[in-house]
Amino acid sequence: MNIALIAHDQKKNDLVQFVTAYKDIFAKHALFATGTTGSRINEATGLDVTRFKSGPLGGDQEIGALIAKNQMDAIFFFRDPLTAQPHEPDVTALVRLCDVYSIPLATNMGTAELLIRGLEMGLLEWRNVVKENGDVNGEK
Ligand SMILES: O=C(CO)COP(=O)(O)O
Repeated sequence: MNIALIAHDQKKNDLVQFVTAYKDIFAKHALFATGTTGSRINEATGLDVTRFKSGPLGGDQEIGALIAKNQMDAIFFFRDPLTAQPHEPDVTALVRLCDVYSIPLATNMGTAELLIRGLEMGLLEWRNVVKENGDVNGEK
């Protein structure tokens, strides 16, 4: 599965801790991340992470584009609900695209626990069906 990892600055430690705790599961998947988040995860875990631009410079939109192309299977996006972000429209757009394409999105640690355990249990296998048959756009 293709998994995106994103965290706002105040949540980066939480996401690094989370990925470290579930490193063995994440290691079985292709990981993508916004710039700084990807560096932090790679440094802490040694996992290979394909990095896009930093969020404020367009990284959220790059990941959103992959969602629109049916190339993302799950998103872990630890948002900071207490700090205004200069690129709030991009954040909203990414969350919106997850809803448009029914892509599982965990925006906090509690949901992330469920999503990673569900992934390990095979509960996201339906994504392979969507990728074989095409999504609402016919994208495979
Ligand atoms: O801003 C972000 C998500 O909206 C994250 O970007 P960075 O991983 O580059 O800090």
